[in-house]
Amino acid sequence: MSKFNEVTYEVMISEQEIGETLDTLAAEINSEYAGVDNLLLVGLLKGSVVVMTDLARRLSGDVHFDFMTASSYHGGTESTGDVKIVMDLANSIRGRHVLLVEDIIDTGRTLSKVRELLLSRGPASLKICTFLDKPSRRVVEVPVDFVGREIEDEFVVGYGLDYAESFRQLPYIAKVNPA
Ligand SMILES: O=P(O)(O)OC[C@H]1O[C@H](OP(=O)(O)OP(=O)(O)O)[C@H](O)[C@@H]1O
Ligand code: HPA
Repeated sequence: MSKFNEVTYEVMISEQEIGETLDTLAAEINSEYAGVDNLLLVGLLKGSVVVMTDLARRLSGDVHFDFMTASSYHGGTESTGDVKIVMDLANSIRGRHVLLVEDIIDTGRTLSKVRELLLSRGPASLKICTFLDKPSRRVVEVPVDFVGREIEDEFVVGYGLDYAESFRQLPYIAKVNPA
C-alpha cells in the first residue's frame, strides 16, 4: 500500500502484465487490419495517451494519430453524465479506417457520445479498443471490439488514468481508496 496526497493506492495490474496485455491486443489489431494502409488511431485525451503510444509501437502497419478530448468526470470518481467535447480532431475522418483508443470504459457515456459523433462523419470503418473495461458499471451500451482487461467495480489510476489529475504517470494500474 502506498500513499500520495492523502490517497492510498495498491498495485492491481503490474508493468509486466500491462506489457503482456498490450502484446495480445496488438496481435488482435494487427490481424484485423492486415492490408489496411494508414489506420487512423484516435485517442481520447488525456487518459488514453499512454496506452495509445505503447500500443502504436506494437502495430505492424503505418498508423496515423489524431486526438480528441471528451470529458465527463471533471476531476471526481463519478461520471457527471454530462459529456463535453472539449477539443475536436484535427483532420477529417471521412473514408478512413478509424480505431478509437480508450484507457477505460466505465459507464460507457463518453464512448457512446464520441462514437455517434465519429460515425456521423462517414469513416470507412470505426472500431473501438479499450485497455480496461468495467462491464458491471455500464449505463449506456457501446460495442467494443478489442478489450485488454476486464476489471471489477474499483476506481483505478495509473498508466494514463487519473484521480483529480494525479497518478497518470504511474507505470502500473493501481486501485485507490480516496480520503
Ligand atoms: O465510460 P465513462 O463512464 O464515460 O468513463 C470513461 C472515460 O472517463 C475517463 O475520462 P475523463 O472524462 O476522466 O477524462 P481524462 O481522460 O482526461 O481522464 C476515461 O479516460 C474515459 O474517457
Ligand atoms: O476507474 C477509473 N479511474 C480513472 N478514471 C476513470 N474514468 C472512468 N473510470 C475511471
